[in-house]
Amino acid sequence: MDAIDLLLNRHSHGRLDLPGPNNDELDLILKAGLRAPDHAHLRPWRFVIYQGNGRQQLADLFERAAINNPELDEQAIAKAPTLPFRAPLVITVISKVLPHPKVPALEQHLSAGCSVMAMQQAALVLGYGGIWRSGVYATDPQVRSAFELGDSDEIVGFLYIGTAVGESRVRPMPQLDQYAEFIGE
Ligand SMILES: Cc1cc2nc3c(=O)[nH]c(=O)nc-3n(C[C@H](O)[C@H](O)[C@H](O)COP(=O)(O)O)c2cc1C
Repeated sequence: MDAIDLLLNRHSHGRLDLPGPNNDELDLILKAGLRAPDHAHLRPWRFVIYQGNGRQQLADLFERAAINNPELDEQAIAKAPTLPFRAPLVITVISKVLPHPKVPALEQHLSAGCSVMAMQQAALVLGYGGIWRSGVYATDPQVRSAFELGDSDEIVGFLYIGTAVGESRVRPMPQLDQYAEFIGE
């Protein structure tokens, strides 16, 4: 796939199934994540990879979090442990913020966010689909505590990857002049 084609046609797949990436492909995907731009080389990234039966750990964590969340009803509690099984591979991407005089936490979260998109794009090139999700569990105190997050750390997302089911849909390109201002020639 041509690089510009990839950038202009990046898209997500919500419905994902087996097979997921093999070990060599997963290695490439994760290395693409490690190419995220990173101010002062802090490497503020942490990837926690759940695949196969490992997804049960994330399912159990989501379920415990749901049970302890007074805002969630029975339906949400029942759904919680099914979420990680929506794809053969789920990468939890965390921004692990390091104190730095020139690199505020925001920049470190952005760097981790870039790694998510890089990994999604690598998955696309390898023939897989992916979707970046957050949801209530990304900010849930119990989930944060299970990942031993510090006060400034964030779960920037859960990247689901697998074989796309159904047709892929690339959203229409937004109108450029609504988002871009051109100064000078
Ligand atoms: C930080 C972040 C969190 C997101 N969380 C969710 C989510 O929890 N559920 C969801 O369906 N889409 C979520 N999305 C949006 C999808 O990843 C996707 O971008 C969107 O469905 C548009 O589709 P497209 O990527 O094909 O343009 C999130 C996107 C970002 C950047």
